[in-house]
Amino acid sequence: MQSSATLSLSQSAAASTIPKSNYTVNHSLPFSPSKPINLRFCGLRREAFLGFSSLSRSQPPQSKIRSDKINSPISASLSANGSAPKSFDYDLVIIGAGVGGHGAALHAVEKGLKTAIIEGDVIGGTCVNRGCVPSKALLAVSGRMRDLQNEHHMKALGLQVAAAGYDRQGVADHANNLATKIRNNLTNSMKALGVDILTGVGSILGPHKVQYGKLDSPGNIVTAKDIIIATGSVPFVPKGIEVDGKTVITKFSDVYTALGSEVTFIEALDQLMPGFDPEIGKLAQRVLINPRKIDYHTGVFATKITPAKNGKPVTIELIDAKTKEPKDILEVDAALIATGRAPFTDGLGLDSVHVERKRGFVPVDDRMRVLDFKGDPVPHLYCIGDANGKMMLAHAASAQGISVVEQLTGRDHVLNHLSIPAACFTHPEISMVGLTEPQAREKAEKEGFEVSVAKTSFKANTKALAENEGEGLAKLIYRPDNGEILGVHIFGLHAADLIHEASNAIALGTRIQDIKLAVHAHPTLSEVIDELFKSAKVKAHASGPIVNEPVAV
Ligand SMILES: Cc1cc2nc3c(=O)[nH]c(=O)nc-3n(C[C@H](O)[C@H](O)[C@H](O)COP(=O)(O)OP(=O)(O)OC[C@H]3O[C@@H](n4cnc5c(N)ncnc54)[C@H](O)[C@@H]3O)c2cc1C
Repeated sequence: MQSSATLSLSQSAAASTIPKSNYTVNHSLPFSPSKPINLRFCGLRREAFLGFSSLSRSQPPQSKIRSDKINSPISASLSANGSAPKSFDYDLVIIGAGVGGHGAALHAVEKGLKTAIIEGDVIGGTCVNRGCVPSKALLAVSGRMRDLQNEHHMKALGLQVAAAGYDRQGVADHANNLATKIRNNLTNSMKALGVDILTGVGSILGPHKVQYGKLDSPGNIVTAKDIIIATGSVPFVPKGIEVDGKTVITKFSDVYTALGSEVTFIEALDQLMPGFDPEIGKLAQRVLINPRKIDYHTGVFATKITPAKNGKPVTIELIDAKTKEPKDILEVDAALIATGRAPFTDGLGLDSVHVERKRGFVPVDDRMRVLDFKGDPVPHLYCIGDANGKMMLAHAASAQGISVVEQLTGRDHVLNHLSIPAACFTHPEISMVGLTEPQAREKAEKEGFEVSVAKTSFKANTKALAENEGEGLAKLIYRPDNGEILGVHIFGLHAADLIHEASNAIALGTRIQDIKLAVHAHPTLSEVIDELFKSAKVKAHASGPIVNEPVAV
């Protein structure tokens, strides 16, 4: 048996200590995959395996600095504040080439802006190199393992499996190869479309001016009409926790149970998955955690974690989150710190434009304009993605970048963050968009409108039943008077894909009475959403007749 402990999100109350902007990429495994760690825990023999690729920001960049592309001054054609155009090297300079910076850069060149992106590490940032992409590669593997090892599931489908095993190095290669492939795709797409990639650590020297290069000798200066900060985030590690990268790590957790580890969750709040709608969170806890014999401690803080050393296990000291009394000391093979992310904004030169960070985040308004210490927008300076803390998700970073470029090219665009979906890639998945039921009821009370809730189970869905995956619930929170969607929450097979019908509807302002007229293919999981909207009792009528034109096939 393998054991590990996961510290989850809400134990991140303390102020963060952000590492300095040092970069180096290590694509090797942080431990020997062929040697599981064997330790004793409460009289049981356990072993643990950890992590797949790691990036540490502990050394200065070694990369060669490219400055050959920046010596052709252009005349900035767009002037947001009506002032006379000046001559700049670029229309737009972006600091940070994660998903946010990349999305903004591609959109900018498509819109005709001369654009450069400064990156101190590798292209792709957290999402591509150590976040969304490798974690989903691992989840694809662990999901299949979970199915193959689930005798009831296999029997229900009439399948017999003699033995299921995995090759650790093969799994690690799958994750690393996928990250490399996506990183190359992003790099090639930027080069092909004419984004200048400037290598080095960037910081702001003053209005319209950015320097970049090696951390200790930045050297190169570029000017730009507009600047976007897209420097992302790093793992937040609470005080008292020593991360050794081997037995105490800061990576994804969900694969471990499927690949054989015993997992214990440690959570400061009273419920697991606190960000989700409480009803969905409880259901997910019942389905995901209890039958899989995952242990959890809620209402406790881990005050000290000591890595394994000299044959001794990792120790985790717990105190009661309310009384602060010592509660327990856990001994495990490995601890995974999942206490949230801290913005990566040190050394950005924000003082030069009179900006004060808030808990490390760059303050922005709803147009992603950076705010100075008085709360006024700093002209021509924007911040997107994890660094502004509005919504720390890859697609939110990219949507914010696109929104900024839309504004720079003449469209007054404000991104509706309530239309941005979020997903948790458990098995089955959890997804949500808009408000939770308690949030919706609070808003309704303040603004004086009525709230209704509709629900549909996956139990009657043909496609889900064919897959033997009938466990699941979809929940719609809405205004019965006018059919406005306030929130949609899904727990079930492919919930992360199913949420988009609702998020599009919220983004476009479509009302439930109109969605009810849409047709869904049979048999599909989308019929769960069809049924969900159809079961809502809306008093308003559809906005107009839908005319189905005959289509030649
Ligand atoms: C394990 C894990 C799984 C995740 N899974 C998902 C998921 O499934 N879906 C999802 O939506 N989100 C997921 N996320 C979150 C997602 O990765 C982030 O929200 C997203 O990467 C933020 O994008 P960004 O562009 O703001 O920053 P980042 O991706 O962090 O990119 C910032 C870039 O800026 C560079 N940089 C920083 N400072 C400087 C500087 N001064 N000069 C030059 N370059 C600099 C960095 O090197 C980096 O390349 C996950 C995160 C983790 C850790």
